[in-house]
Amino acid sequence: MTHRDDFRAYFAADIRRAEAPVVEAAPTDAVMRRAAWAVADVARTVVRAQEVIGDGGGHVYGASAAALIGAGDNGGDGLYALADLARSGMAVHAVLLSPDRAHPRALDACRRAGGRVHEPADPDALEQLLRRLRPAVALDAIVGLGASGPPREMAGHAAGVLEELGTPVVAVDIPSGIDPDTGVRHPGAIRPTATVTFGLFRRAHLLASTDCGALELAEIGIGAPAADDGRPAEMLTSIGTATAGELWPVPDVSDNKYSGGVVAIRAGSQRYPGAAVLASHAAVMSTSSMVRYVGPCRDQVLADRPEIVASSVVTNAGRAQAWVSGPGMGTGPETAQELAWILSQDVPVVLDADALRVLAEHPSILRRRDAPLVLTPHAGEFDALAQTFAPAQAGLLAGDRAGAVRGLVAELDSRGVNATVLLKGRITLIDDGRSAFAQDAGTSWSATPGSGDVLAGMIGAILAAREGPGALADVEVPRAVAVAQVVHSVAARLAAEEFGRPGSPIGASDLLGAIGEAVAKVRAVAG
Ligand SMILES: NC(=O)C1=CN([C@@H]2O[C@H](COP(=O)(O)OP(=O)(O)OC[C@H]3O[C@@H](n4cnc5c(N)ncnc54)[C@H](O)[C@@H]3O)[C@@H](O)[C@H]2O)[C@H](O)CC1
Repeated sequence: MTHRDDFRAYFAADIRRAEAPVVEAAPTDAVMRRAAWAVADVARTVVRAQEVIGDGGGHVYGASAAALIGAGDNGGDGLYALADLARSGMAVHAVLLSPDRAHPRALDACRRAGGRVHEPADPDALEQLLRRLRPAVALDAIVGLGASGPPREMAGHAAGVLEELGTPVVAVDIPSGIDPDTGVRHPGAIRPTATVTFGLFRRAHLLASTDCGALELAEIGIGAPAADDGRPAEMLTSIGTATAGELWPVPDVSDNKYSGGVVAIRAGSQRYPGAAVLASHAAVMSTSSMVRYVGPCRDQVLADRPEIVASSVVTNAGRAQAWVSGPGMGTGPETAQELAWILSQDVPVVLDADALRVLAEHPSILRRRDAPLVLTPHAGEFDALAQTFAPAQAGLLAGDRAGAVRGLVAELDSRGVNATVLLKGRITLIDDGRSAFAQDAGTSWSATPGSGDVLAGMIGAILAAREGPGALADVEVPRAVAVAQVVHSVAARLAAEEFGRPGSPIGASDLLGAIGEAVAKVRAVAG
């Protein structure tokens, strides 16, 4: 999801610590009722949005709602939400999956509001009930913050039935079957039309944003978690377009072609000259400063952008405030020597694509370094790096991606390397062991060959700018990298949805061509 403002998400334990005093200080169930009202409000909106044959919009009055009710307070939210919907004139049905553990006061409120209560004995009875009810909207109030593992017993069966019926589902807090802290999607997880959460985003809302449908954060009086025994609550951030616009470097009266930070890009080979063009061109489009290209693709790079300064070997490329290496450069024996030299420079270095393979095969070229090292692997490259540097993290990307990235960073840190890892995907993870970001591209248009070459060039230009006096100067490396990723995603969306033939696939060159518009757009959002 592309959002204007920054989102911050927390671990379930920290959220519970933040909620507890508020819940205790409030009248019984008052906070839960606030949450429930927000759920009911979104459910009403979902019903109204439904086309009803003959008269245009869905009608709340007389429509039916069913809620799958679990064993804890998440179920309590759902039952109080049903009571609210009943007061709107809906026919409401509470389907208790753990009858003996349903929230008693909320169940009583649902009954007193006219709700019908069902206790299906087994999955077949549940399926028959849902088919008979065919509700206009269903609430997933099975499990939220207390979830562990896949939906149990009948809960897992319900997801399939509701999908088959085409029933829009509003998930309470977190879709059942999605792990609150890792965002791992378990088999049988509910696929909601919308998710309503309360007070603070859970990590799952960022790590599994594509599994939550339309995400709504309801204010219920919960503030950010306080430090626990002096340890600040760990935050997972998703920066918005406004932050990207505020931090994007643009020249001012004191600038010249060097002052904004020069980036040098070692990319391309006889076999892959295009990667050199894409990465170098992307850097040119990202800031006003000089871009140096190093490699065998001088002719192609200068034919594309003659303003680039080209050299053939890294050792005489000239001064740079940041280096990028890897796109299309190949993995021949000479590349390890080039990388060793680049890594010896006391400036930020971005390694992408082939450079990551070379690093995984020649770990000895990576020595202690204080200057930032940004690694930008896709899943396969991540596993190759993990095999070499952090075997315990290899193969974990099918599960806790954020945990695997943090594990690799920790291993590199233990070797004295100031590393930031950007793990590519629809949801890009960026982590340096101190700050972590999860950035949903909002669309999948950028999943096209060369898109990573463009991103590497953009990140390199941003890190070079960060070495100068501008807005990025004291910004933590993962946040600066996230800024580049946001603009890369906006450029992909613009190219695919607003230029040319809206809604049609793009190539990396189209994304490249939209960087300028994307920078202008995020700067306009920032105001
Ligand atoms: N109390 C308040 O004022 C507020 C509550 N909020 C809501 O409360 C839940 C958290 O409630 P809690 O009882 O701690 O946990 P859950 O209801 O999520 O889980 C309870 C229960 O579910 C069972 N369970 C665990 N894993 C699974 C699974 N995979 N499948 C099925 N069932 C599972 C297990 O027995 C658990 O004990 C929170 O999400 C909010 O919805 C609000 O925060 C507002 C304030």
